[in-house]
Amino acid sequence: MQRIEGKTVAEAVLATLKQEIAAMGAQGCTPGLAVVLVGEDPASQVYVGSKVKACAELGMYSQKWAMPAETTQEELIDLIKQLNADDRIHGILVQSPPPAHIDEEAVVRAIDPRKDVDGFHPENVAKLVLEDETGFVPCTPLGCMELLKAAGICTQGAHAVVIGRSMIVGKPMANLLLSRKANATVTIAHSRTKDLPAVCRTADILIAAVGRPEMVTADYVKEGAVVIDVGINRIEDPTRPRGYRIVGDVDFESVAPKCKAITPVPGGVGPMTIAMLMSNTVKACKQLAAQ
Ligand SMILES: NC(=O)C1=CN([C@@H]2O[C@H](COP(=O)(O)OP(=O)(O)OC[C@H]3O[C@@H](n4cnc5c(N)ncnc54)[C@H](OP(=O)(O)O)[C@@H]3O)[C@@H](O)[C@H]2O)C=CC1
Ligand SMILES: Nc1nc(=O)c2c([nH]1)NC[C@@H]1CN(c3ccc(C(=O)N[C@@H](CCC(=O)O)C(=O)O)cc3)C=[N+]21
Repeated sequence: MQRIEGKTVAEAVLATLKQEIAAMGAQGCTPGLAVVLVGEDPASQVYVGSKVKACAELGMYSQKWAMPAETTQEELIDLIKQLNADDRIHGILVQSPPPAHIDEEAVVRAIDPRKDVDGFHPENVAKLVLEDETGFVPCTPLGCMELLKAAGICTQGAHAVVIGRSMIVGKPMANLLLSRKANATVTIAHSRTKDLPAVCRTADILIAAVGRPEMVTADYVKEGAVVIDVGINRIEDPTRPRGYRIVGDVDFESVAPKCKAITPVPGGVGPMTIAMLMSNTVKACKQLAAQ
């Protein structure tokens, strides 16, 4: 069994980006990212903090906008318009999900698609499906593809099963695996899928993006399969100083012995998401500078 160390792969990606950013800075072009958080969700605050920290470590410019939970949709869209017009900002990320009174789709559509480093704008969704590489691909599935590559996993002709069909992970993941670069045969499973364990057992590559702690157990996994665990779930753990610990959607202990390769949580897909966000912001900066 090969443990795919996302943290190590992410560090290598960041080291390469850091050099590139220094060279861009010397030419008078420093990539800038704006991260917007509405409300006080503690997990979101942690993620937003790590995104801003990553920018600082790479020598990128960043802005952090922490808005109160009562922020109206109009106020949020006004901020986005301001960021769209700000030449120091090349990437705009609005932490998902926003509070219930805000229409996330309307907010995403307000972002200039050239600055949509999350890849959530319909124009970028279309470019992903069209395999137009000028678009932005959502960071988490992009990170999963990089992990497969770094681990030497061949996707060509493999059967990939993706559990989950969200716009942030499942659907873009399936599109990337299906692309003419990866050429996997793709099955997308979700909460209405009949006999999920049986479907998953047919997978050479199994991607779990469900949001249910340790749901994927050994009986979901074929001997020799590759398992990518996207899940980030907080579960209570009184033995930890913080009172909780993070687990994935995969029961690592029972599944790992059957796998050819598997990602851990934490230290797997999560750090790659941050690295891909930095990479997308550098790409946005270059593309905007060329215009
Ligand atoms: N590592 C990272 O960087 C990131 C991690 N995540 C994590 O990934 C996980 C998924 O996130 P996200 O896609 O946003 O979540 P969503 O809740 O948006 O989507 C979950 C998907 O799983 C499906 N599902 C739910 N329950 C079951 C079940 N019992 N059997 C089969 N399918 C099921 C849902 O089906 P249906 O469509 O039918 O409702 C849905 O398609 C979460 O743990 C999240 O925290 C998310 C983003 C980034
Ligand atoms: N617009 C938007 N874009 C996102 O990319 C986005 C979002 N909204 N909403 C929430 C999810 C979640 N997400 C994570 C990023 C990094 C880790 C991460 O770095 N995890 C570490 C540490 C986990 C911990 O200790 O908390 C790890 O897995 O090792 C996790 C989760 C990005 N998301």
